[in-house]
Amino acid sequence: MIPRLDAAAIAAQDPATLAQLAEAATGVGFFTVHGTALSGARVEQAIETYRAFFHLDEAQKRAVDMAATGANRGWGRAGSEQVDPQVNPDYKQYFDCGFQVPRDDPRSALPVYAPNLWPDEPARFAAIIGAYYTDACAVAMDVLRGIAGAIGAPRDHFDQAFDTPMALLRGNFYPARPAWATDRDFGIATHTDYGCLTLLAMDGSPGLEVRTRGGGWIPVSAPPGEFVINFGEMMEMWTGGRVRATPHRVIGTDAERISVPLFFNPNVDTNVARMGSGEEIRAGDHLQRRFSETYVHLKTG
Ligand SMILES: O=C(O)CCC(=O)C(=O)O
Ligand SMILES: [Fe+2]
Repeated sequence: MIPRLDAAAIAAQDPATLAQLAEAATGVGFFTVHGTALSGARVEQAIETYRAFFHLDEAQKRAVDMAATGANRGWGRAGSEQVDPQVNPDYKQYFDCGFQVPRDDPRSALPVYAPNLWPDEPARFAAIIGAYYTDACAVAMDVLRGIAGAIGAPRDHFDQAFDTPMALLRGNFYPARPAWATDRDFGIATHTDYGCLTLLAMDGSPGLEVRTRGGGWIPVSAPPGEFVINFGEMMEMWTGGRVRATPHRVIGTDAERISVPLFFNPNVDTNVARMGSGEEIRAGDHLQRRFSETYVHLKTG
């Protein structure tokens, strides 16, 4: 149901692999990829680094609480994001970091390129997570080049739109599902991702569920070193609905779980309206609108 693809075959533009990629992108909207430049050991290191941070006392995490800022860099406490307005805010905690534009670049004033907030502890957090961010962006770009091939576009079709990406790396921390949780409480409620492509690493434990076209839910998981890939709203708009942004959720289990999505969003000024439509949807506007709908501290309406 969810295709399992080899990164080397994608890079080599293997026709059978590109066909599977195209089918996944336009069908279920999810696939997994293995054999990338990011090893299982690197993913485990990132997961354990996030785990050490989330296990700190609340008071320590508060020093990097994004709620004290007008942006989304740093720690998000439980209940600080509501991805589905029909249900309660999610019970997960998370930590977000993003692309750093040079300080003399006027775009550095935009919230979508806000400076990162790094905790002092655990040791080497910024170095480990920062390096993971850089390498994950390269892996995501390689997959996008494969997708360009799969939809019949030149391999470098997406490159220019991602030279200053509004890419956001998140560590999601799901504690055991709380005893007080009702059917309106989720680790992360049903949502579609906002951007183009999500490169999701996880610790191999179950939790993620993907909605099928028929309305059912299928579990998806991958061990460290294998990534779950899905597409977001901007990609769906850009391709006129050919590539699907598929809804997904985590209800949660009685075990703690960590996942690490890289939301690979394009440059702020990318036009993500359907190609050739003559319309304009600025990627930065779409992303900022979705942020202000879902982060409780940024909610405007
Ligand atoms: O934890 C997961 O597996 C999925 C997380 C997710 O969907 C998200 O952060 O957007
Ligand atoms: Fe998601």
